[in-house]
Amino acid sequence: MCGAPAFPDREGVIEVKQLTKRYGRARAVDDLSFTVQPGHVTGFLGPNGAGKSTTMRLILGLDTPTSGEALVNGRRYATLGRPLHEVGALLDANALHPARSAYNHLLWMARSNGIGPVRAAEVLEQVGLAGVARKKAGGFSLGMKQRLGIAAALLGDPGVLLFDEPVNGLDPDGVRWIRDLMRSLAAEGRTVLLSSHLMSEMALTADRIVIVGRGRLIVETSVKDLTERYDSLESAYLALTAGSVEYGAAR
Ligand SMILES: Nc1ncnc2c1ncn2[C@@H]1O[C@H](COP(=O)(O)OP(=O)(O)OP(=O)(O)O)[C@@H](O)[C@H]1O
Repeated sequence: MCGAPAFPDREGVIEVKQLTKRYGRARAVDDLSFTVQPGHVTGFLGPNGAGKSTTMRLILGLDTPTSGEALVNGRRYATLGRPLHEVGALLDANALHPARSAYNHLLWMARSNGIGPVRAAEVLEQVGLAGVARKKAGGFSLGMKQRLGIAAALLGDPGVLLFDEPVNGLDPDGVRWIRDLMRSLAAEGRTVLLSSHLMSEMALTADRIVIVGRGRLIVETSVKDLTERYDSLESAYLALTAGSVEYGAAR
């Protein structure tokens, strides 16, 4: 986390404002508004196809909104001066060059963002991949690729972090590691937006929750609020999304 913030009162804040993304006639994201604050792990929940990944892509400037806007630190991603230092993200663990080693993958990212090689080694150590730093990333298991993606997200020491289903493919040790990492990043004052379908894990990791369905906001609240009103986060989620499941199996 470095540099003088352009909007000090919005530092670390993700603002999604009346965001809509249409693909043809389908609305992947539909007039969606919510705010993610620093110092918390915010769980981003919703059924398959609810628009979570699309929203994250829009926040990261990887896609253009049909209308509305998504801001980080008060600015659109495309206008951030040193993006990797402000926002880190893991969206797709397979988005890497298979023939490149883990270290070279990070080095390539670091170089293009003015980050030194020592930092690449540091984040590999942090995610537990130092021992396989010189191995080709294409041969990594899904869990190892997730760890490499997390290392890439941490590379610029950003204050805002987005993780799309980082727990997928991780063994129980890795799942606990992710939980501790997310919580410690938030405890350092960073903003953590985390999507996952694992409700029991989310209940242990997040303290804020945003639930979406069919591209629209269902609820934006604390985990405490939901677990006081329902038996568990899972019960809350199932009750609140009951009318928004598009791809449920017949029962
Ligand atoms: N590039 C695209 N072109 C067309 N439709 C798309 C595109 N990207 C996403 N969609 C559609 O937008 C909707 C939202 O998809 P998205 O991947 O954002 O949902 P999600 O909540 O992340 O789902 P999951 O939990 O299954 O990962 C889906 O109906 C999807 O098919």
